[in-house]
Amino acid sequence: MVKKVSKSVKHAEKMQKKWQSNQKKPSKSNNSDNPNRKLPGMGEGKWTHVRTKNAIKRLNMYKDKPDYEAMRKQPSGPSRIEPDRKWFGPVRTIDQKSLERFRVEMQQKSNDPRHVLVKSKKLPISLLTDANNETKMNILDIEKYEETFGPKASRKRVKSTSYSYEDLIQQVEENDQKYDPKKDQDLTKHQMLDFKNECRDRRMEAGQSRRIWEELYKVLDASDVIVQILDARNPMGTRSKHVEEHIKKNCPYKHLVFVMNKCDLIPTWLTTKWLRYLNKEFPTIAYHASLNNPFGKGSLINLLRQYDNIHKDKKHISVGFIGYPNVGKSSIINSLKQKKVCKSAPIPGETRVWQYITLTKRIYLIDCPGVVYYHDGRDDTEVVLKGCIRAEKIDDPTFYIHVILQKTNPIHIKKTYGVNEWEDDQDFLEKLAVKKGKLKKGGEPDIITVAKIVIMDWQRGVIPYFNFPPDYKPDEEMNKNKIEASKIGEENIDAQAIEEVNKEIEVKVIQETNEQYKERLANDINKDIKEANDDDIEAENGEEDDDDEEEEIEGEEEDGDDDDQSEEMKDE
Ligand SMILES: Nc1nc2c(ncn2[C@@H]2O[C@H](COP(=O)(O)OP(=O)(O)OP(=O)(O)O)[C@@H](O)[C@H]2O)c(=O)[nH]1
Repeated sequence: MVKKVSKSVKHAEKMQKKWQSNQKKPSKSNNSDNPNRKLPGMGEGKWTHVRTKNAIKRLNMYKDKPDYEAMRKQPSGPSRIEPDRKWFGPVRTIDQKSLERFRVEMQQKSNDPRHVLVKSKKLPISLLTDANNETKMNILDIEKYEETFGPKASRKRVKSTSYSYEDLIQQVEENDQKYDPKKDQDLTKHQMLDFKNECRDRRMEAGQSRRIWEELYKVLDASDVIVQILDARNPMGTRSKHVEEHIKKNCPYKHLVFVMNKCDLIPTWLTTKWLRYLNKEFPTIAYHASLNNPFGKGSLINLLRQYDNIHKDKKHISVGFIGYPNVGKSSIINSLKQKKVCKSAPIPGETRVWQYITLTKRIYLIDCPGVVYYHDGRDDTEVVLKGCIRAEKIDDPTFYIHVILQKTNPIHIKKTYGVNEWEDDQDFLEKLAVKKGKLKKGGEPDIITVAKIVIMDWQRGVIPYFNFPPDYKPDEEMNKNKIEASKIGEENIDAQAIEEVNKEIEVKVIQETNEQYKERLANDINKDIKEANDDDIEAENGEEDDDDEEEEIEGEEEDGDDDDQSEEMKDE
């Protein structure tokens, strides 16, 4: 066998030599096995049927078949291949100190609504998130193994009064005889619920059907940027915490922006206050949707362009417009397009299904039907005042007049309707009906019709009304701004003042380059060293420590991998 093996090795060596000699000296023969042969007139179209150089090489290769038999008989000993990290792809390393620094920076940036982390998929996010914040239920931390699973386990056994099928049936029969429906609390609860459902005014549930919610989630899924439209008169009331939390939790890579529409209906000073307040949470832009004279359009388009810049890898970005019914989603899209592409009307629920509109080649807009969100349980008055339900559909419109009169400054009521004094809401409606000539047969004032008119005026902004930001103290500036508050309307928007605030909050994409990050990191480190040195000098025994630290930092500077990580973190 040893003989046979040596024979095959010799054969292999011989073949290799032959091949090498063939490689060195190109044969001059015109044999069809010679890939380098030159036939007269070759390359001039004469020799079209001859084998190509590659075909000859391939056929020659088949001739030199390996000696499988010999290979099979070769003794094979155990072999060990040294593992190499390169096998597992482009692995980067980062030392603990740099990772910690990076983690802190990441945390700060990602909490800021005006910073966007691009290419986050390239980062090992699980490494960067603080492990301490993730609570894991570990039963063995609470109970010892012996107490949980061992012989001393103190877990309670399930108590059962019947251990056989017959016993069980007997017990059920006994209980059935004892049952008294009058004492059944569950039954009375169910009956109450049924009664409540029967009493419910279905019309008050506009903008909440399953279909509308499905439309909303379709838009949320399809959008890269979500624009939540708020009514400037009541921004907090028309905000949806539910949607904001959903985006934060399930799709943090989507960008949420606020647009405060109808800012022509509130005074300018209040608009700037609201902008400053809302901007702490999300980028906010003040807007007035109008086809001929829009306001805030430039800032909004600018913002969308910046988000588009971040997503250069995508073919286009989709921008979903969501919000309460009647806040002006369709009107904003129309004003951006400068033509009527979406149906808009002074009645809620005009948009019924989502709709795609092309703003530019790279920016698509999606109009979504208005959705009503309940903040703290259902409140029909809020639904009516936020304009989510059409005034003509309200069964008892006089019920809501009391709240309207309470919330509005009497000066505005007098100015709008010419009714100077009233005792209560009933009296107000009667006086208004007489003034407007809305009388029934026999001269009785038609208060229902007049109440519907007042609600409609409230919803359309004819009656001036606004809310203050939660951090605003009315006493300070109320008096100063009282006169201004009475002048509300498109022509009274102080464009310059609002534009200045709008500009303040524009999202700017600042892409920190690798070099810049390196420089910043080096500066930080130098600062740290200096501080440490100063401390040591104070302590008068710090020379050794200094050396240690310097060594450590030198190592850090040599290691450029942490900088590779930083490449991915670009700030906006
Ligand atoms: N004063 C004022 N009215 C506005 C503004 N934007 C929209 N409106 C009015 O608000 C009403 C509702 O506008 P739409 O665009 O239909 O509102 P929507 O959010 O699409 O409503 P749905 O279709 O119910 O979802 C219309 O009468 C608009 O004229 C604004 O900036 N100022």
